[in-house]
Amino acid sequence: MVNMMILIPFLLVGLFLILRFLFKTSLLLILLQKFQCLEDWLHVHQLYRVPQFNHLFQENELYVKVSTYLNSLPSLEDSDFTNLFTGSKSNDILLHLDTDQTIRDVFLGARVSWTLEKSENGGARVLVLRLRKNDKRRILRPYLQHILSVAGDISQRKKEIKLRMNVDSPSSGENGRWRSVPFNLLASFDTLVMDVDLKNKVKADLEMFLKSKQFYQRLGRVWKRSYLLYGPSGTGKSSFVAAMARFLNFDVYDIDLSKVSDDSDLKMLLLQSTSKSMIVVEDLDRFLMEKSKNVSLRGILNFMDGIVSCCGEERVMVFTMNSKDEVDEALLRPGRIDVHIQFPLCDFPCFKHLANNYLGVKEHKLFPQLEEIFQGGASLSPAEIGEIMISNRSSPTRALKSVISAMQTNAGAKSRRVSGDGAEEIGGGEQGGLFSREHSVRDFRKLYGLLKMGSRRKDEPLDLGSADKDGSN
Ligand SMILES: Nc1ncnc2c1ncn2[C@@H]1O[C@H](COP(=O)(O)OP(=O)(O)OP(=O)(O)O)[C@@H](O)[C@H]1O
Ligand SMILES: [Mg+2]
Repeated sequence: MVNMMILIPFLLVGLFLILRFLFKTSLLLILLQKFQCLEDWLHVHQLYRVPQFNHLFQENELYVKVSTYLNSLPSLEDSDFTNLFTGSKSNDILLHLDTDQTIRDVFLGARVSWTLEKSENGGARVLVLRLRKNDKRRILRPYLQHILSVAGDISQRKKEIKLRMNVDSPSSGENGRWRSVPFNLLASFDTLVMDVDLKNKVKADLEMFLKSKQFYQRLGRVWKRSYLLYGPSGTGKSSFVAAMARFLNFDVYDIDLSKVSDDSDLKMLLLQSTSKSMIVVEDLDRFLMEKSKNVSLRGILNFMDGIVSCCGEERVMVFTMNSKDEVDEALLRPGRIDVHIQFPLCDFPCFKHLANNYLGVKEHKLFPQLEEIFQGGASLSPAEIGEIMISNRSSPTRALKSVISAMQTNAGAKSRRVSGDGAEEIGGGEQGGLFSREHSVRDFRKLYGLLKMGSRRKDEPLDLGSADKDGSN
């Protein structure tokens, strides 16, 4: 008994030292690797080679995609050695598989390995996939599909967003063709001053849309989603389009309807657009009100539906309007527009947010006076307030005084809002910008529909910010 009492502490210390030794060294890892080698040795393997070039010395796209996939694997980061490169952005560090390096991957429980080899005839490389013969039937095809899909997502994230515009140059015969320029997107959801809940709901809606390929396929529906952004001028609709494009990393096809020669030209433009893109038509209400126009309402309706017949792949359509009151109901019907988002004029919380962003002012002695003016119903657009603040940014007090006088001289604003401003719609005569409590509560109730989108009838449009005139929502 006494011997045992002496022995136990020794055993515990011994055990502790052994464990410490094992964890401090790589002995366990080495043993595991040896065991895996032994296990591999007991199986028959099959090799698949993915050469960098085909027999015509054209680059093999599969090679590029597999490389992209392998270079993104966490096992590359954990491997004994690898190459490091800078990326296109100065602070990007990229990992690249080295020649003769092998990395492992696991797919559906099967272990596979990839080795980058130099081909016999010189500089070209070959990626060699090694997998167990037993697993081949089960995993080879889905594994390659998985690689293509992951590589596609990675390239999509890395790509530079393009803005494409239809040009009107009949003399050069280019009418109906897209001209493309890099889209240096400055606006993002972070820079836009609007209700945080609303922003999050839109982001969630877009994310859900991106993940819903199978859902749309199962329903036999085209994978597209249409948004209507409406509200007075300068409330951030175009900035929101840019923020959406940046969030989705989609190219933007900005259609200028005045440069479209006729209905079939409009259809043609759509046919020439690519998948993973946003089709944007700005100021649609204004265009529809024009007396002489080349494109008819029917042409526009067909264009909105045309996506159904022409383009099966993911597309987001965005239409902007100052007001949807005068617009033909057919245009807004469920299925043509899925989500309605209202952009109201600035209310006091929105103003405070802008003052903080533009002037770095969180509190100010003029704020109570400004709050009173906002409560009195006067309002300006975020663009108007932003401009005043930018031109007076050296003196916050002057900037705030300028906002006050602009709002006071804008006493007619109320009537202006009644005719076209959604804020009036929301507040039932009271100020009701994106930040107002009443608006928030109503918005939240409407947005709640988004959370339950799965259970919504597919054809029901979603109104993310519009007024609820009869209050029945
Ligand atoms: N909600 C906002 N948050 C931050 N800045 C805004 C907001 N709304 C507008 N702005 C500023 O005002 C400028 C004009 O906005 P934008 O062009 O997006 O408005 P719009 O609603 O498209 O106007 P219009 O109907 O005249 O085309 C933007 O460059 C942006 O800096
Ligand atoms: Mg605009």
